[in-house]
Amino acid sequence: ADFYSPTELTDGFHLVIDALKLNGIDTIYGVPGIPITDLGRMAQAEGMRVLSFRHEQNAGNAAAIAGFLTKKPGICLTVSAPGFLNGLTALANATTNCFPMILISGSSEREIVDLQQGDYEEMDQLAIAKPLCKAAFRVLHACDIGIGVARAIRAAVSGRPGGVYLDLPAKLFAQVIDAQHGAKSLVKVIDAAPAQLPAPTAIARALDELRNAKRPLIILGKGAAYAQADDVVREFVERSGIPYVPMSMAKGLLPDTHPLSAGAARSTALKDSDVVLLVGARLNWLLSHGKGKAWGEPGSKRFIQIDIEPREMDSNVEIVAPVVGDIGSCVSALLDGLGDGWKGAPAEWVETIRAKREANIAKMAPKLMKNTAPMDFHSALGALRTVIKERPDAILVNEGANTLDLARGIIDMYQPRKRLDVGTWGIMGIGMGFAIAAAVETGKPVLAVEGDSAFGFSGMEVETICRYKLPICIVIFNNNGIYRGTDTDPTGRDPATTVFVPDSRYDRMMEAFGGVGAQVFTPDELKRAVDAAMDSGKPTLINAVIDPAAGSESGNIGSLNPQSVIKRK
Ligand SMILES: Nc1ncnc2c1ncn2[C@@H]1O[C@H](COP(=O)(O)OP(=O)(O)O)[C@@H](O)[C@H]1O
Ligand SMILES: Cc1ncc(Cc2csc(CCOP(=O)(O)OP(=O)(O)O)c2C)c(N)n1
Ligand SMILES: [Mg+2]
Repeated sequence: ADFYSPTELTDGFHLVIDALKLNGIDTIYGVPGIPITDLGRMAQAEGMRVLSFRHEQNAGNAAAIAGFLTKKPGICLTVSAPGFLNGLTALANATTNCFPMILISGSSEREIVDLQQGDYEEMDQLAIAKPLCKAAFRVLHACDIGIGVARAIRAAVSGRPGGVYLDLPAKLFAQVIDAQHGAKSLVKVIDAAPAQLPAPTAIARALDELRNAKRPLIILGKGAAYAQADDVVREFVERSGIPYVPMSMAKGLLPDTHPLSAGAARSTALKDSDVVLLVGARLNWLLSHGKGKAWGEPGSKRFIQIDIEPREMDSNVEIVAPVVGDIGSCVSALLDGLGDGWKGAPAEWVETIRAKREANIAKMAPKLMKNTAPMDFHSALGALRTVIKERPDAILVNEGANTLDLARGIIDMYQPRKRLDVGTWGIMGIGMGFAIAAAVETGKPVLAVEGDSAFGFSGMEVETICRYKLPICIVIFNNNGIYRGTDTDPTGRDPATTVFVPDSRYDRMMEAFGGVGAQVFTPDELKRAVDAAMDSGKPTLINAVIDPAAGSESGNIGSLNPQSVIKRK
C-alpha cells in the first residue's frame, strides 16, 4: 500500500516492475521489441539493471545461470513469437539442468490468436511453452500480475528448480487500474523454496547402508552446488572420510586438490565402490545410467540417493535408500546421524583411491608442461590450470568438445559454483550468456574457455560484453574446426563439414567493439595474455592457436555417435 498515493492510477507496465522488485528481483536479461521495449526502458528508469543482448537465446542462458548462481529466478524478457522461440531453447535447457528462470514474453491478443486471424507475430506461445518447461502461466488482467509473478517465482525455485514461462499479452501492459487496488494485488512470496526435511527412517536406512559399506563413494552433483549448503557438504565428506567424485558443475564444492577427491580416479571409484551416495546428481547418461562396465559387476552396487524430486528415485536403477528432501536438510541429518560410532571409510579403500588419483595426475603432468608451438589441448590447458590456481575466485565458463572434456579434468576448481558449463544436455552456445550473467551477478572476473565452434553460437555477444564493459576474458581454442581442423571433402568441391576458415582471427572481433584482442601461439604467451586481461578487467578475446590435428571426434563421448556399416561402392 505504500507504493502509491490514493488518487493515483497504475498500469500493467508498472505492476510488472513493482512485482519483480517487491520480490527482490533487480536484473532483467532480454532483447527489446514490440510489445516490451517500453517495459525494459521503464524498468531501467526505475533502477532495475536491464541488459540488452543480440539474441534472445543468450539472454535466456544468462537468466538461467543467474538463477543457478543466486537461487532467485533469472528473468529473460523477449518479444512475441520469434523472440519467444529464441528464448525457448534456454528455457528448456534451464529446465533440464534444474536452473530457476522465468521467460517473460510479450504475446499477441488472445481473441485474434484463438481465431487464428493473423496478428502481428501471432503464436499460441503458452501452449508451445508448456511441454518444454516446469510451469507456464498467462496473465490477462492487470490486477492478476501480482499473483502471476508470485506463482512464476515459486514454480521456478521450489522443489526441483526449473524454467517457467510467463505470457503477457500486449494489451495487458497499458491496462490502467486504481493504484491502491494495484498495490494490494502485489504478492511478496514467502519462503519460495521451503526446506524439505527427510524422513528419519530414510536417514536411518541410508546410514545403515554406509555403515555396512566396504568401499563407499560419494558423488556430488550440480544440485549440491546449487543448494548452497557448502559447509555441511564439506563437513560431511570430511567427517565421513568417504572419497567423493564431483560432477562437472559440482567441482569446487571441496577443492579439487582435496585428499578425498576421487575426480582423477573416477573410473576406479565408479567400478570398485560398493555403496554409492548420490547427492544432487542424477544417474543419467553422464553417469552411464548407473549400470554397465563403468560400474563394474552387474548388481554389485547399492545406491543411496539424496534428491528433492521423489520421482527421480529408481529412474535408472534401484535405489536401496532413497532420501527425499533438500540437500542442506538431508546432509545435515546424515551428519548428525553419523555420530561418534562412525569409524570413517575403510582405510584400505581410501588408500586405493588416493594411489590411483596420484598415479593419474602424475601420468598427465608431463603433457601439461609442453611450452612449444603449436599448442595442443593439454599444453594450453596446463597454462589455464595455473591461472585458476592463482585466481581461485575467478569464474570459469567452458564449452566445446575437446575444449570442454579436457578442461573438465585438467583445470582444478577451488570454490563452489565457479565452473559453469554445458551441463546435462551438453549444449553448445551457453558461453557468452553464462559469462555475462556470471560477471553481472557476482562481480568476479570471468574466464570463458571456448572451442572455436562453440564460441560461434553466441559470439555476437562480444559487443554486449564491450557495451557493459564486463570483466570477461574469452580464450578461443582455435583448432580450425569442430573436434579437429583437418577433415576434407572427398569430392574436393567444398571445405569438409567440420572445418572453418584457416588461420582465423577471432581476436579481431573483440577489437571491432573496443575490447582487447590478442593472438597467442605458446602456453607462456597464453598465460601472460590471460593474466593481463584478468588484471585489467577489460573485455578481452585471446585467439589461442591450437594444432588442428590435436582433437578427437566428439571429445570423450564419440561412442554415442551412430556408425554406418554400409560402405557404398
Ligand atoms: N536444493 C536441492 N536439494 C536436493 N536436490 C536438488 C536441489 N536442487 C536440485 N536438486 C536435484 O539435483 C539433481 C541435479 O542432478 P544433475 O543435474 O544430473 O546433476 P549433475 O549433472 O551434476 O550430475 C536434480 O535431480 C535435482 O532434482
Ligand atoms: C546446440 C548444439 N549444436 C551442436 C552440438 C554438437 C556439438 C558438440 S561439441 C560441438 C563443437 C565442438 O567444436 P569446438 O570447436 O567447440 O570444440 P573442439 O572439440 O575443441 O574443437 C558441437 C557442434 C551441440 N552439442 N549443441
Ligand atoms: Mg574447435
